[in-house]
Amino acid sequence: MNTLLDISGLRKAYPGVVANDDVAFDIAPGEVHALLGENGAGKSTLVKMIYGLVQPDEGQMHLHGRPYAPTSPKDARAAGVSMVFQHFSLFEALSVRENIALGLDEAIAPRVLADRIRSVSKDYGLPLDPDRLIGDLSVGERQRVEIVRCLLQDPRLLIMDEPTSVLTPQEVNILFDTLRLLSKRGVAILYISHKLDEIRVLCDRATILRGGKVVATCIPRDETPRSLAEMMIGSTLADPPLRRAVPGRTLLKLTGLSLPTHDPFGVSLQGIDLTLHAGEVTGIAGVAGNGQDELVEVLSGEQLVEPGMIRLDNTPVGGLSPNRRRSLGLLTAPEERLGHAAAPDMSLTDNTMLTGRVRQRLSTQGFLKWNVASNFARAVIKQFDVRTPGVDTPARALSGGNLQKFVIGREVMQKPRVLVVNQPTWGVDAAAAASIRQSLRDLAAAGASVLVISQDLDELMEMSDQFAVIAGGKLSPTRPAGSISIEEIGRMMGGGDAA
Ligand SMILES: Nc1ncnc2c1ncn2[C@@H]1O[C@H](COP(=O)(O)OP(=O)(O)OP(=O)(O)O)[C@@H](O)[C@H]1O
Repeated sequence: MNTLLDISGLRKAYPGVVANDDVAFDIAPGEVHALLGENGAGKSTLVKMIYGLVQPDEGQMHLHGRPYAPTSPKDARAAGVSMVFQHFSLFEALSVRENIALGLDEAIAPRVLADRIRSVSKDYGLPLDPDRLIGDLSVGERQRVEIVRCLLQDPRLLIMDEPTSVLTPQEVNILFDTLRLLSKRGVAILYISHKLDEIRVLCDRATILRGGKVVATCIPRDETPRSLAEMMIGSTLADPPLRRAVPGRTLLKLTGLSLPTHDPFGVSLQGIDLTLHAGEVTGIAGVAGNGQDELVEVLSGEQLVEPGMIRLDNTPVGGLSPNRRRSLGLLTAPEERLGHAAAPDMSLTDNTMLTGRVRQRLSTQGFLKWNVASNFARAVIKQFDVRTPGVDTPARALSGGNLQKFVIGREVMQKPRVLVVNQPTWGVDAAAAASIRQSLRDLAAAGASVLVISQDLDELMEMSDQFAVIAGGKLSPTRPAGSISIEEIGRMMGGGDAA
């Protein structure tokens, strides 16, 4: 077989963890190759070495048969390797063209660049206007900016890290068409995703990592999602039944909840009505950037509104601080794990102080009780199977999925009466995602009310008792689960019509 990239004996160790151990695999031109593995298996570390962000301790890479050892992403791009990250680094106040210009390694005259953007985006079926401001674009369109930026450099290998987690079902189809076209033209694609169904539809081969080692290579089309997941975890999967409870009394009520935004690219919340009951999971679907972050901020108390717009057990809480709300039992886990949900440079113990201080009694008379905090952190790690050397590890050293498990576990274990979670399983592997969903359902079954905001429609369909769609800062009326199809929700999300 004709080989584009060939890797052998690659090793990378961090303090206390061997992230990649004797990793070998290869990719052919035009091949769509999946990289699979549970959280912390070493996928990001491997692609970071291929993209020149991290240097291996041992091992070799060959590109087109020649030794390849990039010491920076610029090196990698010059050799024909590009990467689209999960989180985009775009400036909202600049245009598409200006953003792309900033990311290119060579200077191109503005008009020439605009023409090239138009022609690449037309050629690959990724509609994009070079003059529009990033702040006015949907998340799917922003991703196109990143992809077009890569394509302008004519890559031979395109690395994509969880590209579909921010897209509507319709946008996923557009992206897959583009990736298939690229593959037909000989561009190889290295594709990281936890969505096993998508991998079976899209990818020619898969390399599976476990504990930093390659444990299997397979043709995903010949496997089932379950057999793929079992290869990842190295044992058979049990099917925990999801417990459903009968909805109880009203715990949280939003009435005419409105908040004008002062951010030119923010979304104003407009007259949101919503009732959450004890024992119930409520799902909110929506394309990112339609008011989800604003809603979470208003519910957490980072943004205050008129007291009566939010009632917890009939007590007006719209004007209360985050800590007051926490003490009453209204807890939130925001989407952005590094920086918002967790402080990157602080240890896991320190991070329990961020949200657990009040309910876990981690301080008395102004003194912080570190031993209680580290016991709590240890309990979260154990119950939520967070893979980390220990409670003193800084949050930024955890793999994305493991930090997510920690952040959700930290809130669930505080026994909230109402828990609001934004994208609870983003970046979390299939087995861990199932256990996070189960823990949220268990919380509801024990009498709490859980509000799940997510772009993953399958997740919402699986978990929710009732759900609604947020679009343009307005929330649709809630509908019982089972009364609406995924296609219908997808259209409501994409069309901006939430009524
Ligand atoms: N900068 C770092 N410092 C210390 N440890 C790290 C660092 N980066 C990664 N690790 C550790 O290396 C291991 C592999 O992490 P990596 O991010 O490659 O996993 P992953 O498969 O991409 O996981 P996920 O699916 O959760 O993103 C993990 O145990 C992680 O904690």
